[in-house]
Amino acid sequence: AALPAPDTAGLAAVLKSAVAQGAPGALARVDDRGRAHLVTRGVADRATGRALSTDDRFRVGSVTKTFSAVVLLQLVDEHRLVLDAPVNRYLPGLLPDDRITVRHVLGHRSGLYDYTNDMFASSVSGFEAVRTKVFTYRQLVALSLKKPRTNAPGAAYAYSNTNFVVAGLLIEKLTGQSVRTAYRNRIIEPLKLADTFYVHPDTAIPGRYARGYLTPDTAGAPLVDATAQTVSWAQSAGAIISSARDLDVFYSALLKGRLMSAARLAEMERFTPVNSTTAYGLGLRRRDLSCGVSVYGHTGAVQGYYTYAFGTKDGSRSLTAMANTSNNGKVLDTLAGALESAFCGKR
Ligand SMILES: CC1(C)S[C@@H]2[C@H](NC(=O)CCCC[C@H](NC(=O)C[NH3+])C(=O)[O-])C(=O)N2[C@H]1C(=O)[O-]
Repeated sequence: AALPAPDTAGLAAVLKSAVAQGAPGALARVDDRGRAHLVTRGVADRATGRALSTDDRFRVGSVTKTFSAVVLLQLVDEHRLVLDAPVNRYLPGLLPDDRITVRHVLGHRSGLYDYTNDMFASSVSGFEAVRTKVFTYRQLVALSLKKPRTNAPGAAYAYSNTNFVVAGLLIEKLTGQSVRTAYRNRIIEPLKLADTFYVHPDTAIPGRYARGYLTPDTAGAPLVDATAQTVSWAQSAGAIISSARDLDVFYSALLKGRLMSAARLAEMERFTPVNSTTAYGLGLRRRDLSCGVSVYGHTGAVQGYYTYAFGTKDGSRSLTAMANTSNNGKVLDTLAGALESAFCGKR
């Protein structure tokens, strides 16, 4: 059944609320069978007052996880990786349990502890301690292995950045290239994503971008400009830079089956329930909306930026929404309303 038209007035209301709740700016871009609907609110830069534009680049956080999953699923198509093989077959001795498979890692069912729980327990000081740091993947895995696993391999869903750091190690081992090269050769160049970059460990965002502002834990404390950071604490789990247009193109192409075989896309879309309205596949979230439409994509939370990037199953409509703040649960929840406006239309 055809979707109702995107509710651009509803999108504007969502962005207005997000700004009222503390985001300096917010944007939404709906790509509906090639027709773009653009809505913005507030500023890209608090110092200059420059208005936020849907052309501005930004850090996408865990939307990066879908890019990493795409590369690994392409390697499965190329018979260079087996999803149900132990990670240790490809990276001997990396993990303390040979039962942890590649599929467990991509579906957040490995039980590997998420080291960011400790790293960012105190939001601003935790961020300041790592914002210029450069970690190796193995240093991050070692941080995780200091803590007990959260579950037996495959026994439960437990979101963990560690899983997609392991994904980065797998990409580099199996392709013999950096993740930067793998993203560029396999996704960015084929889809002509002109605003999408992996610049780790560089701290600058290329070209024109929105500045990102971290909300402190202490109510009323001033926002912290978090724009410049290595994002080395995340890398293949969260360090991609992109734009609303490029993420709309990426998820539409993925969901239209342009990035991997139909069999592999079906594997990516085998979902484990997370709660009553969301489920997780392989580097891909499914969100079930109030109007009965399910959308597929990923969310992102990196210091200074919240992102929602989702599309319909057939890829005919995609939405990217972004607010340039983080550590603000009200804004994160409000921004989810953009999905309802984009895919369910006027209420
Ligand atoms: C599950 C999420 C929301 S969190 C996960 C990942 N981001 C992180 O793990 C970073 C967490 C610290 C970010 C920081 N928060 C704190 O410091 C809190 N003390 C802030 O808000 O700037 C990402 O991105 N994912 C989102 C996802 O996948 O949707």
